[in-house]
Amino acid sequence: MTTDATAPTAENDLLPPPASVFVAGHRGLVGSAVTRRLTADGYDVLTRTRAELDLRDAAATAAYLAAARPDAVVLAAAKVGGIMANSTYPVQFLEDNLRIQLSVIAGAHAAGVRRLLFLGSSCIYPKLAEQPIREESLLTGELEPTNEPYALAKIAGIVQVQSYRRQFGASYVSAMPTNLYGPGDNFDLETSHVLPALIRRFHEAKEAGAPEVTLWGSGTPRREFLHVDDLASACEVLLRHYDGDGPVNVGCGDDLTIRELAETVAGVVGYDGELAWDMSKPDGTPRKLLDVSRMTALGWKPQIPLREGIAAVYEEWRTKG
Ligand SMILES: NC(=O)C1=CN([C@@H]2O[C@H](COP(=O)(O)OP(=O)(O)OC[C@H]3O[C@@H](n4cnc5c(N)ncnc54)[C@H](OP(=O)(O)O)[C@@H]3O)[C@@H](O)[C@H]2O)C=CC1
Ligand SMILES: C[C@H]1O[C@H](OP(=O)(O)OP(=O)(O)OC[C@H]2O[C@@H](n3cnc4c(=O)[nH]c(N)nc43)[C@H](O)[C@@H]2O)[C@@H](O)[C@@H](O)C1=O
Repeated sequence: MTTDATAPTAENDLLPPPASVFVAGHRGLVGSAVTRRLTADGYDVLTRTRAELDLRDAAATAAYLAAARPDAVVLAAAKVGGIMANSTYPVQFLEDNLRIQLSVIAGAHAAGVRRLLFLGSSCIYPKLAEQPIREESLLTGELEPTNEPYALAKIAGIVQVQSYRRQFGASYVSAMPTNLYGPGDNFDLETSHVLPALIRRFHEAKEAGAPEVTLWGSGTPRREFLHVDDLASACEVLLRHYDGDGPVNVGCGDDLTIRELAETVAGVVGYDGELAWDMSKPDGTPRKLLDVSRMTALGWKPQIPLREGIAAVYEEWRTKG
């Protein structure tokens, strides 16, 4: 069995297809990409909509998992949003995520689910962590205030996974993705992450012939962006070949400033007006570039260059809405 980040082989495959996998949050950005990937590779993917199963309901979640008895669970259901959503709804970001994690991880263990992959986020690391951020920097410093409730819920999820490993020998693991983007993202300007917001702002400004687009903060924070299809392939690698105690960072290994991102998105969209910066809006953490050596040691590497990925997402959103 693979106990740490070593290159995968057919012999150490912990979850070969056609195993059954419950993807919690299958309609979301990450869950839909994981569903596409696992289905394409021959897995039996099980899903439930939120209307069918509210994952905050521990009894209903336990009952579903006991009846379905999947071989594995990917926990991609969560209350998720950009910097403003995190700042505006701290109660939901803390409580929904704690409740979903408690329901799904405990319910999976009670149902005898063999493998589980919990998805956290790079915001779990200290605001001023040494860059690139290694998994070992968890809990070594203060968190970024704009998303502290969300980060604390995610840290609790990591510790919950580790506790099931230590107390019951469960083969459960955690992944910490960097900022993600891809098809089906949230383009609502109040709650979205920066990348879909920029696509929408520049597109609408171009359509309206607006001379200037105003963005949030100073433009100086640095962020790393990974296409969600690359994350989905990392999730499959982790399910099949990783059984270590620590979380695994998943990122592309490169970052850029928000201003540079804005220039890239404006180029893709074909907007050539001016940029203005609304300094009353928060910058958030100054930088969070992940050290991805644990993930790349498993033989994974990202495939989708940023500009190409943005162009595909823009085309998809423009044509399908
Ligand atoms: N997006 C990003 O940039 C990043 C995301 N991540 C992590 O990836 C995971 C998935 O995020 P992402 O796909 O972006 O988020 P989305 O908001 O796109 O998807 C979340 C999914 O969870 C479902 N969900 C939320 N609450 C409940 C509930 N109470 N019961 C049942 N289902 C529920 C939603 O259902 P419905 O469709 O009904 O709303 C939705 O399908 C999260 O754990 C997040 O922390 C990590 C780093 C970056
Ligand atoms: C994935 C990650 O996502 C969040 O952290 P974040 O990276 O700070 O979030 P963001 O994508 O919203 O912003 C990135 C940067 O971009 C700037 N910015 C400019 N203009 C717009 C704009 O129009 N919209 C948004 N949203 N941001 C803008 C913004 O001011 C900030 O400096 C957390 O929820 C956290 O919990 C988390 O895990």
